[in-house]
Amino acid sequence: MIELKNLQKKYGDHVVVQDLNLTFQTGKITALLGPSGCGKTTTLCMINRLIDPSGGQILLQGKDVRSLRPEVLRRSMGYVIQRIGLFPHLTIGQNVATVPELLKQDRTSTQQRVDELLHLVGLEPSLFKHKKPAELSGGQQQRVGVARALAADPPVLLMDEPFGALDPIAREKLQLEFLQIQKTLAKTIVMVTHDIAEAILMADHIALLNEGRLEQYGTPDDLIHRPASAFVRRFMGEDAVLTQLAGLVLGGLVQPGTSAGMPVLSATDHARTALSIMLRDGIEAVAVQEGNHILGVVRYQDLLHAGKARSYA
Ligand SMILES: Nc1ncnc2c1ncn2[C@@H]1O[C@H](COP(=O)(O)OP(=O)(O)OP(=O)(O)O)[C@@H](O)[C@H]1O
Repeated sequence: MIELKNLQKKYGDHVVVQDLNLTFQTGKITALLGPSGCGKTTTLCMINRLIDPSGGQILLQGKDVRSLRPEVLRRSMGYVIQRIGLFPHLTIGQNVATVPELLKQDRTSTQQRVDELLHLVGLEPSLFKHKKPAELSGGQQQRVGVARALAADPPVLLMDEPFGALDPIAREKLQLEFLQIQKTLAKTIVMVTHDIAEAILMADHIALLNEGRLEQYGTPDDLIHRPASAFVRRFMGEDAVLTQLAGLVLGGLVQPGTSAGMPVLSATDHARTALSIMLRDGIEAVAVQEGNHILGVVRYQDLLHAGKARSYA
């Protein structure tokens, strides 16, 4: 069990994590979810002491992580990051073996462990062990990253957007495979994601952060059906709207209006694309054109209504 107690991080006057109290349950997956810049990665990195907190405490099985020797802490916690961080000049086998060799296990048992781990993540050792990272696809490299994090058999895995660099199909495949692996390993997993669908699919519990504060901690079902605040309702709801907008194009939603200064999309572009741009850039509307002719605008509210109208149809 990992407990965060009144955890805080400041950079100068900028409080990026505020008085965070959270418990990550043993053997379960908890997703740290929230918009860009809300403090997810900072929180994760404070758990393994890559970042020092400005205040509060982190307890691992009741012990303050600051009292643990760095090598003990590292052995207890595997770490998987989006950009994988494989050593390019080492083979896949050597990459996975990095941790056991650091921990001075003997060569035969290290080799057995490497084969076991590559099997576990779906990479046939005889085919992959001697390759270099550059010879593997993004998804295969990500699997190696997971294998390496599991090498010392740590009870805890910290994962920062672990599937973020993959295309949607490869991502979903690896998410589902990872859930299968987790069924047998039952690690305590803390996973950073900004992808609501990923959090809903993978997490036993979600901690939704907003500007460094905890908005809600609960099961995915709690957050969707019993949102604790307007922010949670909106954040979780936007993805539902995205789902409901599937298949709609902007040409059918366009309204009259002035379009000066707005990003211009085509009448055949998807409504989901427009919503993603509005959410990403924090804007309320986009202009829609056909050929060289501006047809009008599509507003955020229009998209929400279109999504809702569809869900009730
Ligand atoms: N070393 C630093 N110095 C100053 N400010 C920082 C530093 N690292 C992070 N921040 C700020 O802290 C805030 C939280 O950053 P963090 O990386 O934890 O967010 P996040 O939720 O993981 O975002 P994203 O989903 O975009 O990765 C941001 O406003 C960021 O600009």
